[in-house]
Amino acid sequence: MAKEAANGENHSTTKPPPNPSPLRSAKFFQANMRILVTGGAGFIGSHLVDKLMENEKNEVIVVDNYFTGSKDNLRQWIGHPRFELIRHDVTEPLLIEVDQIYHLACPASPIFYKYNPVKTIKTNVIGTLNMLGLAKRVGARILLTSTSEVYGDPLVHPQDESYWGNVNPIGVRSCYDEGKRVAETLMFDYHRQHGIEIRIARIFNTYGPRMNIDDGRVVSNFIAQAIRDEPLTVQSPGTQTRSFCYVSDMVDGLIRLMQGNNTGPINIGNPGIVIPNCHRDDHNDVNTDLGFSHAGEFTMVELAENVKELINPKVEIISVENTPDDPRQRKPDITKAKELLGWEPKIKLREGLPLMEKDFRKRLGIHRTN
Ligand SMILES: NC(=O)c1ccc[n+]([C@@H]2O[C@H](COP(=O)([O-])OP(=O)(O)OC[C@H]3O[C@@H](n4cnc5c(N)ncnc54)[C@H](O)[C@@H]3O)[C@@H](O)[C@H]2O)c1
Ligand SMILES: O=C(O)[C@H]1O[C@H](OP(=O)(O)OP(=O)(O)OC[C@H]2O[C@@H](n3ccc(=O)[nH]c3=O)[C@H](O)[C@@H]2O)[C@H](O)[C@@H](O)[C@@H]1O
Repeated sequence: MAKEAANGENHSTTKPPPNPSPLRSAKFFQANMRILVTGGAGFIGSHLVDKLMENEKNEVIVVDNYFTGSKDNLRQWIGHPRFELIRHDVTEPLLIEVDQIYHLACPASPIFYKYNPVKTIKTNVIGTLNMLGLAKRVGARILLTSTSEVYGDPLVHPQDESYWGNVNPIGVRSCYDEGKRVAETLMFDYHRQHGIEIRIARIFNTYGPRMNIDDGRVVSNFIAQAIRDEPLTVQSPGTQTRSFCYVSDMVDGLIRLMQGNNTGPINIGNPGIVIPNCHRDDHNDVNTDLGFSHAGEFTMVELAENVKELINPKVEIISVENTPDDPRQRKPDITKAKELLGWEPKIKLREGLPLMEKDFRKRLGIHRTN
């Protein structure tokens, strides 16, 4: 019971929610839902903006400091009457009028979040505090993009939302992992204390077009390396696993979560099709011959082999040193997302990789020759 409450299943508020902005029911506004997307110039944020802009009732405001994002990701919307772009750092307060807040601002690739760890934790803690303050002032609903990294190097597999995680509080990844854990705590404290309408998504590894080419995350690294005829760098031991979600599925899940009635936290990720007797309970016993037919959880060696097969059969796969505290296994249990949001991913890795290859080739100016 105590554990349930702490996981947000059984939340009670001490205050009624603040009145939502009158814009939500305004009759004479061309757009009657004003939506803020922090980090909207980044990878997931810009795809989310594309989807939100499809609805003519939405007015979208992006706030970004361009640390890892780019105006280029939003170029089709710049100048649009329902779109506004603000250069702003979320560690500073923001005073605007909005009805919904998708709070994504935070560097997400380990290379970038470890680059300035103090800034990363400030972004997660002070940035989230500022966005909650904004939500409280204007009565907006706020969604936080948390992460599967709150489970750390998980001892439970696959991970469901009731698992409290196994996180190193003082390691080089802690600025991000612990930062997101505090961000989740702040969300629930504002919810309980001030009645703020909150939503928490725990996102699992997401990939797709518009990732930074030199982002440093594994799918973008392998695709860029394969296109450039460079060896695919598998960080040792190569048996560590991840489950990869295509970005359009992710955006669909985030919007459903925002629009639904459940606070979360809810895992959003792609565990693949569950095949009986295909568990990876013991990460030392990984079968690298399972190919694409298994349950959607890939070792990094398998991922490299599949990128090689699909994009550049001549490329070499090499083993390189890993970084500390790399989680050894990761796969979402998405039962809650299925039941509460009616959501499940549609795009398999084999379908998503070529879509990303196409985007990377265009940006790199390297055409396929075979
Ligand atoms: N992509 C994934 O696999 C994944 C997995 C789990 C969680 N997430 C979360 O989703 C969100 C988006 O991730 P992404 O993959 O699109 O990363 P991204 O790096 O492409 O986007 C992050 C955006 O936030 C902006 N930003 C960073 N710090 C900021 C600050 N202080 N003020 C204002 N803007 C700031 C960046 O410039 C960038 O545009 C992040 O919160 C991340 O933690 C992503
Ligand atoms: O989904 C999540 O919750 C988190 O996933 C990622 O963190 P991580 O899984 O470490 O992502 P990558 O940097 O892409 O690494 C995945 C695996 O690939 C390996 N890797 C990475 C890069 C590379 O060139 N080669 C390689 O083998 C890493 O060692 C790791 O085991 C994201 O970077 C986080 O933003 C996100 O919150």
